[in-house]
Amino acid sequence: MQYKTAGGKLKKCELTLHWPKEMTFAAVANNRVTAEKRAAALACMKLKELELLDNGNNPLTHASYHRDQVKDAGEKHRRPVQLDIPGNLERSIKDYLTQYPVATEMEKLWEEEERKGQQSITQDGEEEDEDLVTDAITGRPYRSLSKHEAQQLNTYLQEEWERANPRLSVELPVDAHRQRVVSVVQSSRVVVIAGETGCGKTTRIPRFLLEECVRDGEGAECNILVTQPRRISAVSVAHRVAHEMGPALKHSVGYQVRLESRPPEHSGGALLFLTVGVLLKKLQSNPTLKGVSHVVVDEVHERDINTDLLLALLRSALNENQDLRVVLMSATGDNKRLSEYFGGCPIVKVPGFMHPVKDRFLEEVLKEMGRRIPGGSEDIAPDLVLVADVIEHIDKHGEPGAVLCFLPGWQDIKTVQEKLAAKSHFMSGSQMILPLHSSLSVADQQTVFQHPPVGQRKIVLATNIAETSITIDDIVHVVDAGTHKEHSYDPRTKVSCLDTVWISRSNVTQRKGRAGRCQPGQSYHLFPRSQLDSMTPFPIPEILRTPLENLVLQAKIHSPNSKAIDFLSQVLDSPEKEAVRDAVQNLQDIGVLDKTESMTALGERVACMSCDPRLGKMLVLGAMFRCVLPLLSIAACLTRDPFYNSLQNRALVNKAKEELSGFSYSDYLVFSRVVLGWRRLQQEGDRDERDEYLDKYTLSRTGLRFINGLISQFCENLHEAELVSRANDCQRQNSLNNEHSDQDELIKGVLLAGLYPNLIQVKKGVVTKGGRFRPNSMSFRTHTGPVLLHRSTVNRGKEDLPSRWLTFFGAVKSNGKVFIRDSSTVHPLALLLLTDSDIRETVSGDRVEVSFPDHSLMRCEMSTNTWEMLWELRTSILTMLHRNLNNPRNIMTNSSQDGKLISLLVELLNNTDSNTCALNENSDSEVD
Ligand SMILES: Nc1ncnc2c1ncn2[C@@H]1O[C@H](COP(=O)(O)OP(=O)(O)OP(=O)(O)O)[C@@H](O)[C@H]1O
Repeated sequence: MQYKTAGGKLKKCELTLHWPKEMTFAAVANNRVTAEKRAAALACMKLKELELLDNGNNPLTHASYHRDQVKDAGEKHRRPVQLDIPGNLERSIKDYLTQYPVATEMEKLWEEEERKGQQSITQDGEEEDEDLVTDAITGRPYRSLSKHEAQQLNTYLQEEWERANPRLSVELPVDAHRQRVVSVVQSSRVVVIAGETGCGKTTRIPRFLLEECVRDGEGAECNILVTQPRRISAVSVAHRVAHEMGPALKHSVGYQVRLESRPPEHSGGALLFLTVGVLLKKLQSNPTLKGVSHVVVDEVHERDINTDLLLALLRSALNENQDLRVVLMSATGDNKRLSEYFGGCPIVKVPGFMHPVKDRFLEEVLKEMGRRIPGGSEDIAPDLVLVADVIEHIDKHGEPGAVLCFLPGWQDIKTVQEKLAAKSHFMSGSQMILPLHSSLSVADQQTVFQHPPVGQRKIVLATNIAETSITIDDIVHVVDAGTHKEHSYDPRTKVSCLDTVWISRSNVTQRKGRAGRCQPGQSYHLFPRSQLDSMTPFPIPEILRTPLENLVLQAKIHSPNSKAIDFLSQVLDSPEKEAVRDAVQNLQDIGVLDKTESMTALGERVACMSCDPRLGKMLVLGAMFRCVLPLLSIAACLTRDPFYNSLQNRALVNKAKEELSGFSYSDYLVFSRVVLGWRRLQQEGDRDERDEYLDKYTLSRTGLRFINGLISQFCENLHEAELVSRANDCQRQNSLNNEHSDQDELIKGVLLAGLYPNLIQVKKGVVTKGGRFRPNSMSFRTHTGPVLLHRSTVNRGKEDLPSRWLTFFGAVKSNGKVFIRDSSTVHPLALLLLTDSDIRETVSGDRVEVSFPDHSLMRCEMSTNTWEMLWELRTSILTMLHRNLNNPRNIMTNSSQDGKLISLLVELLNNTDSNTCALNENSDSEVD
């Protein structure tokens, strides 16, 4: 008996086993424990793998069968896979390696790394220098004022404000509390302002603070940042405040949102409205907010993840920067908790003002329209026909004034727009219909604030982006479908979804509050009054709905020098420590964080992807290996099932999968084919053909629509990550990013590279509970132990697989057993060439056995020459990835070197046998 051990050295340990033919296999191994310690321990390990011994090395009672029987049946699967590269491919590899020698490639990479290292050392060194800190107001390098300069600026500002003497356009409730608010902010470094809707906190309080400083002769040091949850509010509120301050002072107010910036002319006496995301970016280059006097966080009660991260960063900035003050403005919400989070800071309450707004719930709306009230429906999707009818009803019978309609998403907005356009009432052109959605440009978003020509009614169809902070001054009617899109995370499938869900009661109040700000209004809630009682009082904080791995990534982006566990223990709703530790480990396992928990080059790209980091890594690699479209489809289908899955449909779905899978042995290729077929029919097919397709494969139309949306979102993410030149390129079949999109083995290999260490070893020969040995049944094992295939995967129940390894994404636990939900066979060459696992080599003469050392899941055998060549090829591939991850723009430039390497890989995967086993009696095996 021979065993090969770690370290690449061969250790032989001869055991002469003289067991009687009838003696059980397990019992013999047990005897050996006393006879030959080390070798027997190894033998026991292997026998445990075969499920013949329990954890205490006792033979399992059911393991009574002939040694020969086991030997014959399991022989093939206990031998390493023999890899034999066809001669012509060996020559191609050698040619490639001669043209691009690995040593030179490594050297180039090394030099580049060194240069980068030098640059960052110089930058770090210079960072000590104040000049490299960015001025948070202007974006230019920060420079503190000398005493003399500050005095001059103070006097100048004082005189400027004196001359301009800005007025307040209308009286608002907060005006009466001005002095109270200002003095609390002066005496306390953090203040919570609980201001009711419409009290004027957004448009007035930042200005009061600025005005007070200027008039007190302290304007030069007064730089106020006011965060807004969305671009539309940052821009529109900045306009409003600038307008109220008048032409002479409007230059001191500005805004900055993603891709658009109009900052104040200079810092000192300045007010900048910006999105939370932009402030988080600024904190990266100016972590203590040098030069900022106040940060006003508006709508803090929305509890989006960025705001929660911002609060944690502000807490530490307050410790470092003694000149900084923080004002937290919240309409509703748990203000006491917020105050406790900042050491029990004062809470100032400001009453609001609203013109009366009349509520109507679904029952009343239908009655008013002369319709019957339908029976209860569980469907959360808004009735878009009803929405269009209600808008028509308002236009025909309602009093003058604009309509603001809240819908969950872009698709719903488009549908309602089409339905309105199809109505004869709307053909006269006496309505101005404006969509409002986060993906519109700032300029297009701002059109909703314009007044329509006399005689026209403005109808704004919006998502929840119009819900807070903004005032569209002519809104009289609000139509509320009662739902919005929300990211939720399913820890079971590790998948995060953008779902349509009911809003909370506080959202209902905010929506209604968009009418009645400048005149009395009407609110049409298109859900029954009883629904209001089942709504949650406040939205669930986003941080609690975000997958932990993504949260850790966010923490790393915003606070790269802190350990994730420390940083996340500082947030308002911190996740459990153990779970954070696991998330960090998972991110380290997939190479997104390194051993010191720093973000790797891969991590920086993956952080741009709005999906599970494993799927994100898969997409990044898909772009790099030029097969991005199938991987986009797969990532989207792993987020949302395209099949019309239900208990009754299960058999139909399985049949459809089987047919779509062909001989691919891959659920992922099924997904890719589903999406490809659907897209083709959308472009070329008619309605009947599309219906037939959905029916034939039991597919869900809404699911596929959703999947298309996800694909577009991921394309945008890849563009943000600078991996593709245009987001649309990902979806064009003939773009460079899709050069190899028809190569199934490559796609499976890239999947593995993304999902590794999600690896399953397949073995033939299973011992049943009753002690029977089933030579043709298969058993499956991951590095954490045995698993079973779920009935949802196409590989379940197969008698033979073309490879001994599968990769997987989703797993579920049921009755203590782990079930794999989706799987795909992978080529052993993909394991060797595309994963970055450590590798153990065991040489014996001119043959070498290659395996993964951390777990005994992978063993391949080949000639030493072949392995040397493959090792160099693997290094070339890893070097290419490293090079391109550091300079992603390389990927867009069609490098012929990369092109050759990827084509070579495709050839290898397509033309090398994936499951050959030498059944030569003399060859080494574990049971001899
Ligand atoms: N662009 C505008 N045009 C006309 N009136 C406006 C405008 N912006 C604000 N107002 C008036 O000022 C009032 C207060 O607006 P502001 O945005 O400051 O309130 P808020 O207290 O922050 O309320 P909310 O929390 O609901 O956003 C509005 O109700 C409206 O009457």
